[in-house]
Amino acid sequence: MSRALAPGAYLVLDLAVTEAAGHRPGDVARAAALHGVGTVQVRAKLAAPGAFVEAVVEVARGLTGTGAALVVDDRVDVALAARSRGARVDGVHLGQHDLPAADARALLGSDALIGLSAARPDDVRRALTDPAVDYLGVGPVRLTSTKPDATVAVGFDRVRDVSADARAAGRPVVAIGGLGAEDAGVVRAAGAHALAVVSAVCAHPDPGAAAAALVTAWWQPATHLVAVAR
Ligand SMILES: Cc1ncc(COP(=O)(O)OP(=O)(O)O)c(N)n1
Ligand SMILES: Cc1ncsc1CCOP(=O)(O)O
Ligand SMILES: [Mg+2]
Repeated sequence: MSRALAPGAYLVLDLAVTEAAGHRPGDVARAAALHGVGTVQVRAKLAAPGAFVEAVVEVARGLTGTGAALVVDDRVDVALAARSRGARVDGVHLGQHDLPAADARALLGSDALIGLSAARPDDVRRALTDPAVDYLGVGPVRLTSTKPDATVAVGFDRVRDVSADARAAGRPVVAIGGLGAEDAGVVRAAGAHALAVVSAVCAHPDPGAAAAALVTAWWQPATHLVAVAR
């Protein structure tokens, strides 16, 4: 059985964004986890495979003793290679064009944490009936330069609709794309289980403080919220 996805703040640690801000991936991951981020995903769209594996190993080292889960974006082979170097890697986050979740499950094991991006109705339906998928990533909620291939923003309404269907199917939803601590209340009220960010933490001069702000905002009582989505 997979480990449960932690509710609240989810960090997508993008290597390029992190390094451009002058941070070390292991330090950012550790600071975020020590401030309450429950899941760290390593994303490296431009890195060579070897550098991607090294970054995952470094992040795993940074997460030692924190209890945060570590997942790898897209690449099951990178996750397996990092494991074979002794890193604790919990799973992968797959896109619609990556290895099918069932194959990832077969390779990573029954206790692996496997996420799948799904926002379009057909993709959501497939994801929710796929027993290999533990959670859904829904986005981009807003257009963002961190995801330049996405040309349509799904918006908070979609987060709410997918979250309702996913809840009925017993799967958590992670909202992502153009989000920050100021969105935590709306994302949570829309029914999402977690809120994922890249820039809000990785590009921040103080990633630990940014992660802490995200965690605090998520768990803040929602009494001030007037309306959510519709
Ligand atoms: C939590 C989470 N949700 C969605 C995504 C996007 O994944 P994908 O569609 O594979 O796009 P890339 O991140 O690979 O550009 C994600 N990474 N994490
Ligand atoms: C990986 C990904 N998937 C959808 S949007 C996105 C990037 C989110 O980055 P940011 O939090 O900087 O907008
Ligand atoms: Mg991906």
